[in-house]
Amino acid sequence: MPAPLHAIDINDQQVRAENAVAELLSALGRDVTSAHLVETPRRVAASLLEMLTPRDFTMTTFPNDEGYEELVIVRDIPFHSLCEHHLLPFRGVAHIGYVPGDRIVGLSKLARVVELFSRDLQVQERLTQQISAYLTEQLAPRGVGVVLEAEHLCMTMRGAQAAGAMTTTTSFTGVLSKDNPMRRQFRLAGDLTA
Ligand SMILES: Nc1nc2c(ncn2[C@@H]2O[C@H](COP(=O)(O)OP(=O)(O)OP(=O)(O)O)[C@@H](O)[C@H]2O)c(=O)[nH]1
Ligand SMILES: [Zn+2]
Repeated sequence: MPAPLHAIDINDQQVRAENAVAELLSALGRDVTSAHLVETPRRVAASLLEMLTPRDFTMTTFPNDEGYEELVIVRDIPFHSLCEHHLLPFRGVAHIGYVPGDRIVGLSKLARVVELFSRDLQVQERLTQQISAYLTEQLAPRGVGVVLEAEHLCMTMRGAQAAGAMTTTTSFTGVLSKDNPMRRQFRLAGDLTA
């Protein structure tokens, strides 16, 4: 029986990435046949593929039978991603809030949506907007708030070497997009300055 197409793709990507990592190490003057490095191309390729492949999930929602009209906030969702400029990690926490419409979402799905878009080559601004747009599309909520706080290793470990610098990005839509009481509630509950 032939292997599924997806399996062939992953295998092909792994092999090509391994070869490229071996070439990279060689270009950096390293001996890829040494006992310590001989398995490194395989490990690096597998790590990158793992970090760039989101896990599948079902976006479970429930009817908002009780007519809940207030904010739902999940804060301090840890995430990590890879910056598309340097292929170095940026990592931090996401705070997600929404005001339900006709459906409420399984809370864990908010963390899974963060992962869905963070396992990619990203910039923090796009990641923030993608999370916000996806929740808006999936839940048709009255409003969405997304705040991401992250350290970019490309900025703290190298280059500017701005140790401790944190970047905050936000997306507010619907009833959270204006400076109304719910927006203030989101900021207070999340202990946010954004
Ligand atoms: N807006 C935005 N910029 C990012 C993000 N991640 C990394 N960067 C920036 O992308 C920029 C790339 O700029 P370049 O000048 O081409 O890169 P570089 O020569 O390595 O610059 P330095 O990092 O300043 O040494 C840098 O300023 C990074 O800090 C992000 O998520 N959003
Ligand atoms: Zn970077």
